[in-house]
Amino acid sequence: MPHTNGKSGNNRRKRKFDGENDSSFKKILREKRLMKKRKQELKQKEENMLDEVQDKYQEMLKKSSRTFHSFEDFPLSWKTLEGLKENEYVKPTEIQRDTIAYSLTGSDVVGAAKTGSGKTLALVIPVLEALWRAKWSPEYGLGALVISPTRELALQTFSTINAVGKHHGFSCGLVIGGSEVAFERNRISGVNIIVCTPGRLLQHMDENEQMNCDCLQVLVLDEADRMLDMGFSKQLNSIICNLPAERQTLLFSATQTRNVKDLSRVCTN
Ligand SMILES: Nc1ncnc2c1ncn2[C@@H]1O[C@H](COP(=O)(O)OP(=O)(O)OP(=O)(O)O)[C@@H](O)[C@H]1O
Repeated sequence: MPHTNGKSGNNRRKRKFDGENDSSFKKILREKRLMKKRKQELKQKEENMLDEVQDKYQEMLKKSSRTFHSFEDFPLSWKTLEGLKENEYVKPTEIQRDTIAYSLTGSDVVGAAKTGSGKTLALVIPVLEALWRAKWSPEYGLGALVISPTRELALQTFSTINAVGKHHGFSCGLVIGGSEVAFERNRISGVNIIVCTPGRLLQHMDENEQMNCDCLQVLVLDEADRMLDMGFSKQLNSIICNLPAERQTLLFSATQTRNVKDLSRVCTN
């Protein structure tokens, strides 16, 4: 049955455009057109920047890490640079200087980093840049996984991603023991970056059909030696088996024990 508003066809009142209505209608249309144009220009600008940044990668690799005195010396997206500036991060620490150049190009990196050396940013920056390079959209789902030994460390990384990655618009979720599994279960499918502890992540992988890692771009293992000392070896192996082989892996560890070397052999190329 056709939709009717209760008026017969002939009596239907036509909308009248007087001079004033007409010009405000035109104004709305003009603004809409302008907005569309601006959006297209921004998209094009972003594409050009992406090309420019990637063109500089090869040049970057030829330089010694000592020449990177400021984060602006790295080819980074304006979104990350702005986030760093707003959080007053200007000069990279040694671990940041030594690893970022490699991790930016998509290579696997095994970094030896003592506590307090600044490794949080050394892992956050490449994660944000990898998703930016892949033009990751919030609806693409999980793009990066950061596994930490403790809730406190996971929380610290989560906060840094949110602070430095503010302009990227990726969604970030914390999946740690001690919080409600049901709450995490319902939200997990829409998250772009998950920061987690190994036990809770594996629980979701085993029990939650919404947990989908098929498109994962980057895996980060933070404080790998500590995770192994805490007895997470089996869980880490099971998690790695559930991830796509085609991905980037960043592994940070304060010590390079035999077990850490074995783990890095399993998860890096
Ligand atoms: N480039 C930087 N410029 C200034 N401060 C920085 C920089 N990088 C990190 N920091 C600060 O240094 C402190 C230690 O950094 P971070 O927590 O990343 O170290 P970490 O190696 O992860 O240590 P932990 O294992 O204790 O967490 C933090 O307060 C952080 O904000």
